[in-house]
Amino acid sequence: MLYLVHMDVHIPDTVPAEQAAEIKAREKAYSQELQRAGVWVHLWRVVGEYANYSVFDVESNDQLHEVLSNLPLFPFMTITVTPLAQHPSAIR
Ligand SMILES: O=C(O)C[C@H]1C=CC(=O)O1
Repeated sequence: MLYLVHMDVHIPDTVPAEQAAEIKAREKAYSQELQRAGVWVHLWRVVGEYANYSVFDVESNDQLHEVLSNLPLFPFMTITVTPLAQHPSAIR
């Protein structure tokens, strides 16, 4: 099952810079592990924003929820999920 996910990140100024850097490093490692596993299929930066559009390939809503809620930046994100279905005119 494919899902388009929009992640908007806001780390408050009250989080010390060192702690923010550590969370971002863990986020990077976790996201790259999921990309290597074929779960996080696309990861694109939104131009001019601390946000991304991603495509996830997972077995269920529950698996997607687990993956997203384990993101180190999860407490600092507003996430929007759009389930994707096959388009009848798509050739791939
Ligand atoms: O930078 C972001 O968009 C947030 C998040 C997604 C992957 C990652 O490494 O950080």
